[in-house]
Amino acid sequence: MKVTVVGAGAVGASCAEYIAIKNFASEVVLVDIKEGFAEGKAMDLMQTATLNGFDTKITGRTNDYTATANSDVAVITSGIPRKPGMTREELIGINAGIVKDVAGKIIEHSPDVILIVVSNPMDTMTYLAHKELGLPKNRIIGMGGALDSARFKYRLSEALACPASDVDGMVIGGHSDTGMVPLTSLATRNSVRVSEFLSEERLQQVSEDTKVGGATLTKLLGTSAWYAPGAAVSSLVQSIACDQKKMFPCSTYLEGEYGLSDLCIGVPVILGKDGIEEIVELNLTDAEKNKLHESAEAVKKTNALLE
Ligand SMILES: NC(=O)c1ccc[n+]([C@@H]2O[C@H](COP(=O)([O-])OP(=O)(O)OC[C@H]3O[C@@H](n4cnc5c(N)ncnc54)[C@H](O)[C@@H]3O)[C@@H](O)[C@H]2O)c1
Ligand SMILES: O=C(O)C[C@H](O)C(=O)O
Repeated sequence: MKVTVVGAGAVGASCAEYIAIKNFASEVVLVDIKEGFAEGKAMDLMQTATLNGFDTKITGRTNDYTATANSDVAVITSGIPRKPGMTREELIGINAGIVKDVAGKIIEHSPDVILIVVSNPMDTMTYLAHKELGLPKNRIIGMGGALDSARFKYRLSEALACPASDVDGMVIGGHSDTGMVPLTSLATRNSVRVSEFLSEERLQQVSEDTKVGGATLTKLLGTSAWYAPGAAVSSLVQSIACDQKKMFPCSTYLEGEYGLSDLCIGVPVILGKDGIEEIVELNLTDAEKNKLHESAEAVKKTNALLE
């Protein structure tokens, strides 16, 4: 399994590190536009191989895609991150050009690749890749929901004062400060609905904290987060590489599912060797359905800015 990660910055390097530590890929190629940067990150990461016990070979290249040829999976993290006070949508002007350029170069060298888009605004960048590349929809995946769900479970475990591993839950919808839809009605603690333990008011607070999870970290860090994003991407890559058929909420092109079409937005999917092997349609409450549709409207407004 060969994986390309474009953008050797905070998220790209963290993603490469988690992929290597999980030890399922033979090769990771990091590419960045900044001279020597990917080479340096790759060398630094390779010097952790004996310490962390992995065999994955990590190499770095400056704006050279020949070494990425015949990748099975490619991850796009290239682009600018937001600063405190900004929304993800404000990044569209710069990141759309970068994502379009990079996606074309990846496909040129790896025509059969499965693409994971991370750069923000992620749902719109995934839609852009879909429109530009014309690949089958199972091969273009936007990463956002896996991260948002991890943050939701973290917030739930805080509220429940229990380990996060006891909690299950999912966030669907757009990957934005207002568009996420944490599915509190389906969240459980060891199979018991969390509403058995938490008041409606507390659950509302958990949802709000989840939705602004990225903004909260951006304010604390001065730039956006990278550990959980990198770990989330590595989990998607692993599910594809090892044909695990795990379910994650991912941004995918919808054609009528959930009553939505012609956009990419987060819904649960099964990830295996063919990428998105199935879109799972959940029985949502009317309130959740309405929130998903409102979120879709907002994503479509951002998509319209691509014109
Ligand atoms: N979808 C998500 O859940 C999620 C999570 C975290 C970050 N992000 C997004 O990921 C992106 C990267 O974030 P980061 O924190 O790693 O930023 P960063 O600035 O640390 O890294 C971005 C890297 O991209 C490189 N780059 C820029 N243009 C390029 C090009 N044309 N070709 C190759 N490389 C190029 C830069 O040199 C830089 O090293 C941002 O847009 C951020 O908003 C998304
Ligand atoms: O918050 C951001 O801008 C980065 C990313 O989308 C995140 O959720 O961490």
